[in-house]
Amino acid sequence: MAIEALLSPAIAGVGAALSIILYFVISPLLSPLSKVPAAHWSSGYSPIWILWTRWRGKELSAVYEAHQRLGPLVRLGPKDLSVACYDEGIRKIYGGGFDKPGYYDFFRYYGKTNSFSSLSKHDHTYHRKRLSGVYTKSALFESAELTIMTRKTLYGVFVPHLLAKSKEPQPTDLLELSYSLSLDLVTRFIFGYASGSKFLESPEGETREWLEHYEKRYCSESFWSQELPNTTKCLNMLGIDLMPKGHAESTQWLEHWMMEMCDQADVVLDSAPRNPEDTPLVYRQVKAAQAKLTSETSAQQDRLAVASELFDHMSGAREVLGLVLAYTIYYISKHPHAQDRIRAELVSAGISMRVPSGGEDAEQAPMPSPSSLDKLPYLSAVLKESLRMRPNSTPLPRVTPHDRSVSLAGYHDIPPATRVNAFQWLVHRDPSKWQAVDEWRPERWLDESKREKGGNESRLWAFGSGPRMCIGEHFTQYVMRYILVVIFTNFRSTVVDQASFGQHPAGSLEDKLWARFAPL
Ligand code: HEM
Repeated sequence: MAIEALLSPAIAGVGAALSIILYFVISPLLSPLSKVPAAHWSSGYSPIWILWTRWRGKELSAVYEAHQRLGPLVRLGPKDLSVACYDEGIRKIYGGGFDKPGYYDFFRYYGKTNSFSSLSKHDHTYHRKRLSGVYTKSALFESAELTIMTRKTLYGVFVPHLLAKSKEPQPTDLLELSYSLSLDLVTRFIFGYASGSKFLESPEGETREWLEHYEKRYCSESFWSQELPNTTKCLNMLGIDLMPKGHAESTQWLEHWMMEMCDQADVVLDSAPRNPEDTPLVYRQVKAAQAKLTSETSAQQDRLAVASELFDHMSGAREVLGLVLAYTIYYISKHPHAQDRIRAELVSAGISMRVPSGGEDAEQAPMPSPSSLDKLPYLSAVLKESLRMRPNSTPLPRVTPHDRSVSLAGYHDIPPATRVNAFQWLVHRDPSKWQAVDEWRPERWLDESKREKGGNESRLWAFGSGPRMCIGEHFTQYVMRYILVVIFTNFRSTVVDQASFGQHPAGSLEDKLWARFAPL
């Protein structure tokens, strides 16, 4: 009896230990995900390896290497997959039906959700509805207000700015130039010419200050709230903040800066008559749509919801448009034959954006129609190739539907609520689908029939796809074409220090992307 009494706790202990072993060791082997090749030996058992890799900012290179070794679907953590194929992966994941995880809460502003940070399909439809029509290609091409804003910004401010830069002994920092121009154009379209930002005209220190706040807002410690949102929220409730000191201040600073533009746009809307280019086209639309959708809530809540949506568009100007534009100018500057070819194409199409020498009467220079720029094959190829080389490098995670299992890249029964992600950066650089992946070759887009080995697999996916596809795609195409044409019909540019960046994703203030501009 005494022995039995002694043994029974021991037996219970062994039983408990076995259950734990069975749960942690055997159950991952029984999961349908066990068939998916693991990027790391521990990926099936624990998320620690991928969290550690993300924390160190090494996810892109680790996942790239894993796909090269293991194929188009790899397991990063127990319920965490990476996909690198289009038809059997990206098309299904991003085509609708896969919601977003808590990762995107980080992109709420003023405490409010916007289209980008809305998680469920239902919530997304509600937020995106407010933008209906304002960014479509036809709305942009027909907008007289946008034509005037673009003309005034490019001829009245940008060309004189570049002329001044061309006379300075030091080269031009392309990132700062591009961020300033992109922010000015996007905020002017949103809030009107008079109420938008004026970075190109302001002293350099002001732009730098803004960019530094931006970098602090999107600092690397955002890892915590993106990757471990629930843990981070619990710690916050206990008064523990994992973000660095400047993060909250910079968020507030930027939100305040943005709200001032909303207030300024309200003043313009309330006062008539006005210059057509001062019309806050996007702000007016989103504000009116918000008021219709939520007549129950307070005006202050509506105001914050509108500002949150527009903050995200402004962020698109810095985060993606600004970055891609800087690299596009850099690539063209590095390839003199590309500059000559752009000029030759413009001459043969009878298009000119030539400013009288010396820059006087710049605003009287000819303004081609957006549709004429849209039809230029070589310029289009330059844009596509730059977007291929320099798309966003951040993850765009989704979760598999909660009510059913799915098949991806030939693997079946992928369980509900599994995180799945595809990196644009990787699919655009997959050597099995693209030739000379690290070389900037616009020519590859000129004859799409014999373009690449991969067919649909080697399509451009820079703006995403499906119902959450980028709302700013046509605006980006519109302004980038005008910017490139105005630069390369008036200047010749050369790069400074060819080795200043590699093939890694970049764009921080420390990166050196410099060029010299000389008037033609
Ligand atoms: C080179 C320029 C740009 C690129 C490559 C780009 C890329 C993208 C991508 C890939 C997405 C999809 C994200 C996802 O699936 O979760 C996206 C969403 C979005 N982009 Fe852009 N973007 C660019 C410029 C812009 C600009 C200039 C704006 C604002 C005017 C903008 C506004 C948005 C918005 C609002 C969303 C969220 C759409 C939604 O979830 O419904 N983007 N962008």
